[in-house]
Amino acid sequence: MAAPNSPRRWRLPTMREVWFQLHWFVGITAGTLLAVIGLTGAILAFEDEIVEAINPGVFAVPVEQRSRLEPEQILRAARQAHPGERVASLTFEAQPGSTVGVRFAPPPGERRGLEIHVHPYSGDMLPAVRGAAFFQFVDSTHRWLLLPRAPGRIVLGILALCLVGLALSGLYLRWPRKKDWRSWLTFNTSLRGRSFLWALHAIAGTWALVAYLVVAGTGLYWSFDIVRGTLQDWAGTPSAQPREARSAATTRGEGGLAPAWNTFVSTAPDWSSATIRLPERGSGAYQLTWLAQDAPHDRARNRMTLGDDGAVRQDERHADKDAGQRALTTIRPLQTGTYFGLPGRIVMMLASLALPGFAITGWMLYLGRRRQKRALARERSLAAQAGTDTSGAPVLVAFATQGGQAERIALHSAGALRAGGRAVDLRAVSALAPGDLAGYGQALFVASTFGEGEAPDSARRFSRELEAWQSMFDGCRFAVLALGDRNYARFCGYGHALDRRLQALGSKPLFPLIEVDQGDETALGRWMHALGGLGASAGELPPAGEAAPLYDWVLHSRRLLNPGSQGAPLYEIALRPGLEASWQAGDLLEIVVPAAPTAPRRYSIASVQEDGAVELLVRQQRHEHGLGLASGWLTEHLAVGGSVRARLVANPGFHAPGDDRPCIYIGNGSGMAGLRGHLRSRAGMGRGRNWLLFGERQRAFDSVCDAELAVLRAEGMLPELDLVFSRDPGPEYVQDRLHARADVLRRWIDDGATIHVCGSLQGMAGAVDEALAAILGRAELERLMDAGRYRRDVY
Ligand SMILES: Cc1cc2nc3c(=O)[nH]c(=O)nc-3n(C[C@H](O)[C@H](O)[C@H](O)COP(=O)(O)O)c2cc1C
Repeated sequence: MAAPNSPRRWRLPTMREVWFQLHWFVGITAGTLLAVIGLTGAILAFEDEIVEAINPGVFAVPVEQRSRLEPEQILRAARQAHPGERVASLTFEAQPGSTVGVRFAPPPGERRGLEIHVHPYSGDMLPAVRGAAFFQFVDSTHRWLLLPRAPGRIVLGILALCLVGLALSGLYLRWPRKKDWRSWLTFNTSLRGRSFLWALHAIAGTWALVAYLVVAGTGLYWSFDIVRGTLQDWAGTPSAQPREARSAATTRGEGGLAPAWNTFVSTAPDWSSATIRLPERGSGAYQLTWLAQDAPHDRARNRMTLGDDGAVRQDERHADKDAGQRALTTIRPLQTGTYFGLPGRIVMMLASLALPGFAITGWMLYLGRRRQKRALARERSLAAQAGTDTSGAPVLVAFATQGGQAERIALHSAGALRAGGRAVDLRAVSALAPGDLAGYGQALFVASTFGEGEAPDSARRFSRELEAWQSMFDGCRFAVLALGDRNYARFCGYGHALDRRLQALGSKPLFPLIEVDQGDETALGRWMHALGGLGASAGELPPAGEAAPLYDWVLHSRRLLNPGSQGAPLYEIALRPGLEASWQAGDLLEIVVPAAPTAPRRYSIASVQEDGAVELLVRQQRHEHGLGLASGWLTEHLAVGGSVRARLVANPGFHAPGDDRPCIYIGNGSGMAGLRGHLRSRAGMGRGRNWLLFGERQRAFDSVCDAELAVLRAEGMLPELDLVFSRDPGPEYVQDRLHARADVLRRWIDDGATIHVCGSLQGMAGAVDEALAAILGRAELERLMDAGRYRRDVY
């Protein structure tokens, strides 16, 4: 008897695995705080515009004919309105109509004094700025996470380092081996589930990378004295002089303000905004900080010191500073994006806003992985317990996985082989060396594809070694189950590469490679069937992919579609999702019937996302004891407005081809649901080459979607329509009509058509399959199925 699980060989983690662990660990810890910083940063990006918009008349007033008040008149007005407080500074804008900002000295123990605005023509005090406290709060959160300043700065510095780490490790992890820059940088909107989240996370991250390096790099300057000191030394900036102690309120005269201001205006006629700091008790100098109209950025400040006689004591211009000092002044504008004007600010805002997005997608990916790992651990231990008598030389079952799906399928494949009495060695390819293969007569590989058609990270080393391997494996026969997603340019790329390499090394396939598109159950069924030929007993495969969460839907409406029919009543049931829901034509809704010890029921979705509701066509079942549990509840007992627990189930095997190739839709009865979803979706995209072949009982009572089909025909979206009825005179079934229209069918297939069949397995689907095989040839039908051009959703 072989051990259920061969011991895994211990190995050193690869660089990628180490970086991956670091990336997610820093991501779910520091990333959560970075999300807060990003969100607050995005709010602050347009603070000025927002504050001005919610405070009309505070920052600008209508321009008047008379001249604006002189600075000392403004000062007098401010002092009259706030007697006993010392005015610290006045801020003027050159633009007519701008109000004057007056800042008072801070009360003892506080950092900032009150700021008010004064009407430039009348000297009236303007209303207090609304929203100021909110932005103050957002600003303190953004800059020091509401911590005291000194530790806050350090924490922010560490977070900036984490951001650099996340950005660079993310880049390393997705660095492509095959450089297809276009697909590397563009988002493929047809992806779903984990691949969708992954692409969103990775591609947005790549785009935002430069912005994050700039923000984090500049952030380090503010956070760490050592960085700032080093840069300032390099730039030759004199270290800041300690400010004079601020004194308490005083109301000394301001005889010097007018001469100082006049000198300033005549010395710097090109000023655009200027803040004048009033001298404190004892010192008689006015400090002016001002921006020129053609300033390269908002920190290109000039300084002027004026005596109260109006004499210029010092005139320091930005343009006269040396290059290093000028460079230091760009740090802040680079960080906020203002250096590049409005486009720069928008980019920075989007990059900030993306940070919470990364945290959310990162957490979702992490939780998904954890769920998958737990499920795997359960399945591993179940497999280990299932001791079965096995004999003979073991088969190797090897898996190459990124997210765990390949391992689950490998586990089940191994289980089925063991149940059939075969000895199995189950191995991750990461714990396998090419030389090991020589020891097996049969090797099965379950291989998923990652990145852009590449090997999963854990399989890279093995695939490199296999490329370099020289000896032949002619004694070992193999098979590959290739997992992938057709929405990627290189579908099942790694599975195919492995298949080619093994053949090149002389190994013969046991059976041809089987491709699995997003866990397509039909393909997985073919794999299990093929394993039967190797002695496996029929095994159940794990449910493909991750299940979407169950949540509450509301029964929005219910409509009987076939009054008077001889058949059971058929209802159209519309359910509105409680949360945002997304599905594609061909997908299913799985409904949990309350208080019923039955498995959930799956229904084909008859509507498209744009309809805002999932519509189902539900046939009311009646048994001798009454109504069917699920159908009776949905069609009768559940009140409109009532709630339904359900989840969307992706059904990739029944999706549309994704381009405007022609489509043939064949079905009967409630199978109209899956077909109608497709027809609506195709019409919505303007893809008009559709043919519907549909069977029911009587034209008079069972023409369930007549009106909608008539509209589609009138719009040119349904050039071929065959409705057949089995209980009308001259009864006819869909398979009969297929035979009658065999020529048209062949023509459509020659044009590249895909066939979709939806409806009852008994009777219809089997008969349609036979009709198709008779018309096209069984081999051709198999070929169509392999190429994804014969898709079925039958029950
Ligand atoms: C980031 C990412 C990249 C992928 N790239 C490809 C690809 O290039 N080609 C492909 O056929 N499938 C691709 N897939 C789909 C996976 O191969 C597929 O979902 C598979 O079932 C995952 O199996 P695993 O959980 O064992 O890794 C990709 C999936 C993800 C998440």
